[in-house]
Amino acid sequence: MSNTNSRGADPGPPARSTALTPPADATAPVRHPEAPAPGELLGAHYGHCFGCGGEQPHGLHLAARAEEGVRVTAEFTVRPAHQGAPGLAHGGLLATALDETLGSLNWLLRVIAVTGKLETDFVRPVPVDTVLHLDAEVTAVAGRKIYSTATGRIGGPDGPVAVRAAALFIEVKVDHFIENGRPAEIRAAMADPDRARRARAFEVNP
Ligand SMILES: CCCCCCCC/C=C\CCCCCCCC(=O)SCCNC(=O)CCNC(=O)[C@H](O)C(C)(C)COP(=O)(O)OP(=O)(O)OC[C@H]1O[C@@H](n2cnc3c(N)ncnc32)[C@H](O)[C@@H]1OP(=O)(O)O
Repeated sequence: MSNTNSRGADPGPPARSTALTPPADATAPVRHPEAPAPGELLGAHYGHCFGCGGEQPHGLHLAARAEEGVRVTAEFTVRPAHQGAPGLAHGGLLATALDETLGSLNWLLRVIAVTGKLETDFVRPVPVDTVLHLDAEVTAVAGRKIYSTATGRIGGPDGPVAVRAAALFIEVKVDHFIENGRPAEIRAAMADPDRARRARAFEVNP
């Protein structure tokens, strides 16, 4: 099959939204001096998080690991509950795994940030029981904007790319969650001394 579109023209490289291209004044990301050491698991940012929470029975239970620089890796096993088409992972679920892995990068910067934009390329179908090897890194920072990319490979950490993503995370204050979250969950989170201390540590010790 030739690499041409319906008009016969070469479609060129895959498109990426211009919002995901760092501006000219963007700088290289700086790993926080107290970031977890390479090889260390980052731990869940919230027990009930669908992506990483240990107390979330429906969740993906992703455990991201710090690498050198501002980079993390994680493995995600596709379960029967994650199907879209028969025997294949749902694309939105794979996007969630990418989002969570990309989000965990902010622990290495010691910045609280939320996803502003997430672009996903689905390159190969991912069958149930496959281990998706995720690898994400921050590529640039511009003010509150954090630019990052990720890949998910199958068949091993050096296997073929099945999914890839580019993202823009936006730095926020902890107030973002306090002002926008549901009071019951906020109160429960605040009552957990570990979680509240951890969240506050980001603000007083940036
Ligand atoms: C004690 C209590 C315990 C709390 C514990 C907390 C600790 C938790 C730790 C860590 C949690 C991390 C959780 C990760 C979970 C996985 C990741 C997710 O799924 S996150 C959920 C999905 N995302 C959202 O819900 C965002 C919803 N959107 C918003 O809230 C706003 O739109 C927000 C904050 C993203 C931006 O709003 P603005 O008013 O603050 O800022 P503006 O001025 O609009 O944007 C700033 C810059 O960013 C650009 N920007 C913003 N959104 C953009 C977009 N979608 N595309 C392109 N550019 C965008 C703008 O153009 C602007 O750029 P220019 O400075 O002018 O150059």
